[in-house]
Amino acid sequence: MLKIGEHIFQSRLMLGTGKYPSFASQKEAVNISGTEVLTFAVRRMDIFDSNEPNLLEELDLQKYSLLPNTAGAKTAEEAVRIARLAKASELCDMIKVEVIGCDKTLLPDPFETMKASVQLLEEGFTVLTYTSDDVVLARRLEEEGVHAIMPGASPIGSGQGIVNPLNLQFIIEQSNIPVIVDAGIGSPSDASYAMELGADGILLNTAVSGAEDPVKMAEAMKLAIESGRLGYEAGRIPRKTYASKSSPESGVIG
Ligand SMILES: CC(=O)[C@@H](O)[C@H](O)COP(=O)(O)O
Repeated sequence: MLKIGEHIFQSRLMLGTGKYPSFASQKEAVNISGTEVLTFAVRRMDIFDSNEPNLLEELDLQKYSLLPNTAGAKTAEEAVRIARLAKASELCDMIKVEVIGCDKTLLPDPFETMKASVQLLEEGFTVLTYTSDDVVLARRLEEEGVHAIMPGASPIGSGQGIVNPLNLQFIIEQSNIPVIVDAGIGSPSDASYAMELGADGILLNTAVSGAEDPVKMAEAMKLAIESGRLGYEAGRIPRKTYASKSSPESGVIG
């Protein structure tokens, strides 16, 4: 079970809705992934105009919690404006704060991200903040009261997987709020690894929408996240430098 603010989810996978080859594959991938949370860029949709193209039009939105995100914002002010727009449409009280500080890497601007998160908390949003894997920033965001931290595994859309597992581990260890690894996941093993490290969930988009078979990949991600979580809960064996025999040397019959 994953609890973010007042929201409770059984699935630990959050899925992006953009860049699918077709509405049909988007619908099927979303369905088979078992996700309960769909994120979308408010700026890419005219949520008030039913005549405009709607990325979510093929989905049964009653079945999902919507997580609007502030993608496209480069300042706190822009992010806050986008979030208010999402709230006015009464889609959900959750907001993924995403304030990009660099066009080439799409890495978040830590100062503007913090500013936007604080403002939106004051306005009563359930705030999930996309951040870099900076350990101190993650702690400061938690201290401010955000409801979940979303550290990137690697740059958005890069599919590079977890480039700094140690930072991720530090963030997970110190956090008392959910840690959702967001961005850069390329394969099921990346997702599983993040979950084995103790992440509470994964948000991903490109790895599924850009796969040769998005539907198969969505299912693979679902299974990988479940498997990684189980492995984490089971507790892995410690790493040793040298070998130790697998068979017991005493108390053996025969
Ligand atoms: C959809 C969304 O919110 C993305 O900005 C998110 O960060 C996912 O990144 P990937 O496409 O790398 O999975």
